[in-house]
Amino acid sequence: MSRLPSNSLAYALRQAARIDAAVFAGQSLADNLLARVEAVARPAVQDLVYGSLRAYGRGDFFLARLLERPLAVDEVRALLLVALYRLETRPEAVHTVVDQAVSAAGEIAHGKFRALVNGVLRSFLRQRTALEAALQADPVAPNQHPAWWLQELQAAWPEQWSAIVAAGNQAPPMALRVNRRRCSRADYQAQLAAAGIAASPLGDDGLTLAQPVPVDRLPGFFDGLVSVQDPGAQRAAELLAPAPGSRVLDACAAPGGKTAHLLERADLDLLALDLKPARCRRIEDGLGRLYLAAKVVAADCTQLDQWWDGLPFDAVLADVPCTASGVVRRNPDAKWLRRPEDIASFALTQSRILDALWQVLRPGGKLLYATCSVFPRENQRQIRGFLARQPAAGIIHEEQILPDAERDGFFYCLLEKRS
Ligand SMILES: C[S@@+](CC[C@H](N)C(=O)[O-])C[C@H]1O[C@@H](n2cnc3c(N)ncnc32)[C@H](O)[C@@H]1O
Repeated sequence: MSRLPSNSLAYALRQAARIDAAVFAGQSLADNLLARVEAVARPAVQDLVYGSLRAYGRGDFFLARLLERPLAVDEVRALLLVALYRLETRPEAVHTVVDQAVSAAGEIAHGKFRALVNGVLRSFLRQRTALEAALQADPVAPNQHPAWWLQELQAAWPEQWSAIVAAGNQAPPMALRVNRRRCSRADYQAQLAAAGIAASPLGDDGLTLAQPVPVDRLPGFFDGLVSVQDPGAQRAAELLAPAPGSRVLDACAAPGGKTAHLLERADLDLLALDLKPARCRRIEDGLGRLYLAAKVVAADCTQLDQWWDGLPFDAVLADVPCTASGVVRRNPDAKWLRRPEDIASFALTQSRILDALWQVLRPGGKLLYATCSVFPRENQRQIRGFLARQPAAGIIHEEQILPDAERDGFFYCLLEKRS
């Protein structure tokens, strides 16, 4: 329990430090670490957490020069990272930020680090110009990604890597998918305009907002008119496009964004699988909000005997687990938690999933392989390996979306099973 007022900057800094420290101890932001934050402070804490994790490479560089020795308490280090992020991005009222950070430090380790927090942040303000110049001269720190990650990007995308990194360091755009069963996109855009929310169309069903807004400000959100989904993710349903009445498998479905989009576009006999029961409940909740229906089963899609009735599918979506290297701006913890060997480990899992799902596809059927990664070992090279193992597989369409101002990074390969 914090004794700081929940509407104070000190409270937001304190909570953000707690969450960043949990991430550095190995927890994922997907574990709902914001749940314990008072509702009034959640937007501010979210901004501090996501911003400081996106900018961790900068903060780490500054602390290496500002601290005489490593800090014994992780939450104090996290508090300094969060406060540095705030000082760099909102340079007004810097002394208030320092004072509030010192108040936050009063709640950590019996307040023993208040003087240190005060001293480090004031040193930063005094040396800021020199520190920022040194950072710009560093080969890694200004990119705000781990060195091994940058090497992967540079090898794969020698022309585009710095644009990929720049996109990953931005706050993401907020995009919507209009539920075409309940509302046309033009009508929904008009409803947004009436609510003072500017948006522009993208893809078949998408609208990108000029500014992010909380979902409870979106007209008809709780009545299923619209969902939050990146336009890059919306490509899955556009590409697989199963015909009405098809028997469709969404094999790695949770939380269900692509399942719902497939069902919004056509009446389907759809089976949605996911490994984790708790995540399956999120699929069901989403479908309920959107007035859609599918059979949802918690199962490992590679264990066919657990869930397959032996009837082949007309279309399969394999939205496989991956490094998420195309969506680092939405999951800024991932780039610091991942290790280089994770790429090979994901690639192995992905190849097992592909091989298993190929067996449940009917001859002439289509399988869409999807990742939100930009690493070729999970994408183009994965598919080359698969084609070598499965001579009956042919590519109908392949696309790599690199993250930019409009879309997150995704890879899609639409495969056909030749009869
Ligand atoms: C990229 S996410 C899917 C996102 C989802 N398609 C959407 O659009 O909302 C990958 C999902 O695969 C699930 N998963 C991982 N291994 C699996 C397996 N062997 N069988 C079924 N699901 C699996 C994970 O639990 C995770 O929810």
